[in-house]
Amino acid sequence: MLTQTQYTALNPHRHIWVHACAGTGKTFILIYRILRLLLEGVRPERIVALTFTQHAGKEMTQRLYSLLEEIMRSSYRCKTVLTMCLGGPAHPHQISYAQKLWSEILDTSLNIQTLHSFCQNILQTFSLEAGIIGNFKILDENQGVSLWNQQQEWVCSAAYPASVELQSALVRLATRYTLHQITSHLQFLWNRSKEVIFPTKHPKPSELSPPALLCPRVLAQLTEYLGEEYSVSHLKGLELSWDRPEYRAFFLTQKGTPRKKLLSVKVPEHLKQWLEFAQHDLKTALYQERHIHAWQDTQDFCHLFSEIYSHYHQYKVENGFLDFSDLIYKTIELLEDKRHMGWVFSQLDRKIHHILVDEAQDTSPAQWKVLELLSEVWNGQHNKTLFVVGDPKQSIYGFQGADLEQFYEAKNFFQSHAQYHEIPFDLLDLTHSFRSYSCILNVVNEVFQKDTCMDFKPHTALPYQQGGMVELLPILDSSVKKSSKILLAKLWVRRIRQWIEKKEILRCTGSVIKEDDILILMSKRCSLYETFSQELISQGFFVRETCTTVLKDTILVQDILALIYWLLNSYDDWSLVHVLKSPLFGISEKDLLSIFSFKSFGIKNLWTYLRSLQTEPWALYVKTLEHWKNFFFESTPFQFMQWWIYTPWVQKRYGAWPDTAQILDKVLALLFSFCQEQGKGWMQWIEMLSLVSLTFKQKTEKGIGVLTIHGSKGLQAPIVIIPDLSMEIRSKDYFTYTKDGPWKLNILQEDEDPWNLRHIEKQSQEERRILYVAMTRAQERLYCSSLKNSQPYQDVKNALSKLGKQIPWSLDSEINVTEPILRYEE
Ligand SMILES: Nc1ncnc2c1ncn2[C@@H]1O[C@H](COP(=O)(O)OP(=O)(O)OP(=O)(O)O)[C@@H](O)[C@H]1O
Repeated sequence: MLTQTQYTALNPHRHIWVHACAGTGKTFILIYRILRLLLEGVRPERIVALTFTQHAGKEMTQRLYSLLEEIMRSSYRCKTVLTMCLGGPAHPHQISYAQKLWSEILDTSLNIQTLHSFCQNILQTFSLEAGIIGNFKILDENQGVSLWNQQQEWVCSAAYPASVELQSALVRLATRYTLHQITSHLQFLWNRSKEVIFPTKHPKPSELSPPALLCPRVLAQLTEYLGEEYSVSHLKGLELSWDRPEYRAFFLTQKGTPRKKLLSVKVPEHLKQWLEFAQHDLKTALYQERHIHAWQDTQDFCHLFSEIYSHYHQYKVENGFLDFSDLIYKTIELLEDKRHMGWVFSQLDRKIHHILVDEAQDTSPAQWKVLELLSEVWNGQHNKTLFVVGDPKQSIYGFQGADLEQFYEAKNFFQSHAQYHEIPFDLLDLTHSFRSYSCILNVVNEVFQKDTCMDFKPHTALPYQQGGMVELLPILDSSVKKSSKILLAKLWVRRIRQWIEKKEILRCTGSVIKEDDILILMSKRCSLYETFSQELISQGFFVRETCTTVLKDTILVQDILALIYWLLNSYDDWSLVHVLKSPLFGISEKDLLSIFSFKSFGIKNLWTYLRSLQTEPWALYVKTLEHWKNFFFESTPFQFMQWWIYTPWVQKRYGAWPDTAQILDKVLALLFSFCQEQGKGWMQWIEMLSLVSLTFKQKTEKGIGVLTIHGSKGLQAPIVIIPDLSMEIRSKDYFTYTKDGPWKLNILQEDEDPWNLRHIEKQSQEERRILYVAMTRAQERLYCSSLKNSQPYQDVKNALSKLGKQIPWSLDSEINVTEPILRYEE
């Protein structure tokens, strides 16, 4: 059943903007809206669904395909899905049309893609108008970074003697920064190079006015007053120049902050004031000095950056490459170019009728610009719709350029655009969670409802999901033998063991607690993360682990490649032998030898010989291979692979293999992005796969998940443990920038600097959202603890003090705690 708001979100005649809380079915309704559009007769190729990652795109495609497949296979399922989707019983013609959609989509293919792939398609179609070569190649993220590093190395070594200015900039930077700092700052500039305007010349700060030496008369009076002995040991530095460490040490602490008390003995007021003046003068001079250094560093970094960037750019142009940000920015240029606007817009207008955007909170300003320009294309036509779904509370990718302010600005833009053209536009809020039980949602409501920056609306649980539990442990006293991290890990692992041994039943799964039901979430991969993983493994638990593997080296990919080689060329005996020996057919060496005598019968190749065999199992194998061959030539690479992977034959033979699902997922994701480039076939794909050392994180699916909160996005588990609520993700960016006025580089790190303050404020808001994502992964039970006191710890504690009750500490007699456990359950 859909909720009323979910149903409204499917209306195919309205622009819809959905703010959806965690677990309220964002992806679910997006898929149902596509179905609804298809049922309305919209051609699949006129629908564009944009996702944030390739993984999300592939996931969405698969969910839609399986829904359509279910509809095709079962009339009962077809009727229920259609009734839900249309809000009433479907007409017989709608039912028969729906049952044909699966094969229809296989033929035409849907545009579910990332915004980058989408822009790539536009640029390929209008390469002439965009002023780029038609067969441009894409520099993916890794290739982009390695090209940037190459050019940087070139500029810093081979090229720099050519320019004295550049050489001096490098020398100056090398005296003040480590190589790692220089490289990472330059890379930061490169990442931001399209959005930030780097002024070539920053206004030079005024010359330094050094503070005058402390007046000798004052010094003499001080010495006289304090006595020779005290003065020699305490006032020595004051005779020196202001830039000497001894002088500075008198006025400043080791951290460089002004000393609150300059002398340990009382002196007459006028002498005290003289010293305070001198301290103030020194502080001003140091501030000026820092500005001058910062100015010089900014100049030097920008100089070095622009030199590397011009080499990088030249290389891309000469070799026909576009990097990921080029795809977005070149599309913006194309859509804004008045010379071709009429033609480009008329073509796009014909092609795109409905745009759906998922995870909109993670969209960057430039990506929004593309979407805004596309809506201009439609120029207020009522049969075109935009559907955007996002959760501002889950915007946690600021470090990748996502900008929440832009999310709200985009909403206002589309709303006023719709109003202007008198197009129906609905702003919807989804607050009914299909995931979490009421206790968890009540605590989430308590913790976040006062967060003005969160735009928070109270979450509601479904009637059948009342109950659940939230628990908070008091902060452990680490004065005991072991460090608190180890204590915490041991404590939680012991509790997990008890839950499993006691065979406690979970309501949401209806069965006893298993390792797979548990997620342990941390803000980042840190020592606590390692401590937990090690403790779990040492206690004999399975941990969902990740390791890096080269995709093309996996046996499964080798088997797939052999099959494709053979499908492309039936006379390729070696590939056919590989396929026959693989788990797909599992033929032994001995059996192979027996058929390999075919040449003695005057038959030229193995495939012709196999087809002449009438006996089993050969006849069945030939039939299967022929079936694959037929589909292979009828479909696109992505269609074929997606079909082949899910054939019962393949599932049965590889299903039980470890990591099969991840490897096949990765292969599909690669094909998915690859197939966005029109006109590319199997050979190019095979070439790409064998050339590039694509690695992937191999995960073991079974066991307790120890994950970063970013890595847990979109996931859920019956039991979630957040062992350290005092999470801190804040990093002190050396460069900050502002959008107020022109973008510019701010290299100064003064705490009182408004840019810096704003940056810190943004980061602390992101920390709140990370906490939100973590808490809302839980379905039935949420457990929290903390290594130290912090705002999130206090917030959860206040919520539980209000809603729950106190339970005396009984978990470990060795650990000293002064406060009880707080527990809320219904
Ligand atoms: N109307 C519905 N009827 C039944 N199940 C639903 C409905 N809406 C959503 N769900 C289920 O609720 C769960 C959460 O849905 P989904 O993953 O789409 O949520 P989400 O909002 O995308 O989550 P997140 O915020 O974590 O990304 C899924 O198992 C989904 O199938």
